[in-house]
Amino acid sequence: MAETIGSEMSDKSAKIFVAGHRGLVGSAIVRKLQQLGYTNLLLRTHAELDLTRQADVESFFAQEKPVHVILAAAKVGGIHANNTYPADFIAVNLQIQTNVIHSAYLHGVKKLLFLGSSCIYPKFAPQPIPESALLTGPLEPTNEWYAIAKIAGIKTCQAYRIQHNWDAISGMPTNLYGPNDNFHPQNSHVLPALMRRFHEAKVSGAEEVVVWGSGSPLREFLHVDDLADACVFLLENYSGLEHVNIGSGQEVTIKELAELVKEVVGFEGKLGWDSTKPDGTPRKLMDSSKLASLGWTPKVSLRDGLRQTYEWYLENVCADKK
Ligand SMILES: NC(=O)C1=CN([C@@H]2O[C@H](COP(=O)(O)OP(=O)(O)OC[C@H]3O[C@@H](n4cnc5c(N)ncnc54)[C@H](OP(=O)(O)O)[C@@H]3O)[C@@H](O)[C@H]2O)C=CC1
Ligand SMILES: C[C@H]1O[C@H](OP(=O)(O)OP(=O)(O)OC[C@H]2O[C@@H](n3cnc4c(=O)[nH]c(N)nc43)[C@H](O)[C@@H]2O)[C@@H](O)[C@@H](O)C1=O
Repeated sequence: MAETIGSEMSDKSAKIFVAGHRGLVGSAIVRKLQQLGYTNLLLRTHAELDLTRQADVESFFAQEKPVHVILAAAKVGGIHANNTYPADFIAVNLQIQTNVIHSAYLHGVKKLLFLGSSCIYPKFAPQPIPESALLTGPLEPTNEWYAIAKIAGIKTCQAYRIQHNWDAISGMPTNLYGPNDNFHPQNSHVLPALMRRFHEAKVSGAEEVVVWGSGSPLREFLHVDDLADACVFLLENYSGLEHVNIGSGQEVTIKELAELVKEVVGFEGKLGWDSTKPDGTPRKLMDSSKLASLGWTPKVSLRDGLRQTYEWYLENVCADKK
């Protein structure tokens, strides 16, 4: 099968199933597809269709027969959630992806995009991390269960491509943020967690905000609107066996991130550090040159993306509205 495909997504009325459409990623993909004029989006909430239930997924595909599938439904969380609920992170993700990929194949879906994560790579992978670093060393222990499920997802897509000549591709996003993120105080990722903590400290007049770990780990952040754009770009332009990294190239330490979020939120107190919390991977900058060579680049800077996300947070999450 060719490495690029061109017009697969040219029919704007083709039925596209966006699994996980109310989440951070799925909602951004829906916005992007709507902006581009796609008119036939197939959407189901978790309550309407539990993707861990194989028989329900099978009947759904038999009845609806989507043409394309974007798999953005998953059990997702930050370092604490991954470390605390390993059974959920491995089992739910294996179930969702196996059910959706198999039913999509059986019921004639033309193309499927699976989403993994930068945590699939070894803890001490070369930096920036090329796609070829997959399965070359031990994983980061705090998220190895989730990572194993995501690696299995990549391999499932590859296996169906090899055995059935079926067009399943995989994108590996770096750490994401933006509207509809999860702002849970413990289970979320660092960026929404800090935004909420700084905001609540500003409102309550607290003197200090405590940040987890040492502040030294490096993370690369990508705004979810850029990710959504990259997903549609890949569906339109890529049809290869290997997964594709999706990063921004914008890397900051957690300390720098905390200072930036503090400034955007307007908290004027001090930063404290909780060294009992894990740092996780020391660094995971993706090498996104493969995606760049196909012709895609990100647009949103971290500072602009943080400002936009904080505005969204004030309007949509806060009862106090500043
Ligand atoms: N957020 C990030 O920083 C990153 C995310 N990714 C990947 O992007 C994808 C989407 O993540 P993200 O948008 O952040 O996650 P969210 O938690 O924001 O959204 C996940 C979505 O999946 C749905 N879902 C979960 N379980 C089920 C189920 N059993 N049946 C049906 N729907 C279900 C959720 O519905 P409900 O809320 O109702 O349960 C929700 O709509 C994942 O594959 C993730 O690995 C990759 C790298 C970084
Ligand atoms: C996307 C990615 O997300 C996870 O990996 P992670 O990058 O380690 O994610 P994180 O955002 O939770 O933490 C990043 C860093 O930030 C520090 N940190 C400080 N203060 C808070 C804080 O308040 N909350 C959180 N969550 N982290 C904090 C934290 O200690 C760590 O050093 C996995 O789910 C993984 O599977 C995955 O794919």
